[in-house]
Amino acid sequence: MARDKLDAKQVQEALAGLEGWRLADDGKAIERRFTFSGFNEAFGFMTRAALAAEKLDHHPEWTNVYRTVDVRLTTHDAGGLTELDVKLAKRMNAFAGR
Ligand SMILES: C[C@H](O)[C@H](O)[C@H]1CNC2=NC(N)=NC(=O)C2=N1
Repeated sequence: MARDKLDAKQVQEALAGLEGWRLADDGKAIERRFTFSGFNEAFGFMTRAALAAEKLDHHPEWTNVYRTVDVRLTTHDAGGLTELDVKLAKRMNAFAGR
């Protein structure tokens, strides 16, 4: 099930396919900083990611300062990482073009 918590091995395997993301909070979350050419590009990324999050019913914890967006993903209901975090991270990488 999408909201089943991933075990350590599954997390390592998922991270291998997630360029730029790193483990955080003792493996309970993944994080990445995205840097864009300007604020409009950063906000455009956030807009697309927000629509994807709504579609997945799975939402990021993120901060935006001018052209950077810092993202933290975890599944609150599971108290750790699930397939949904991996899926959203992959979509974010695609929106950012990397
Ligand atoms: C009821 C619950 O809030 C919803 O199922 C969704 C909303 N978005 C969510 N986002 C994240 N990151 N974790 C959740 O557990 C989660 N739950």
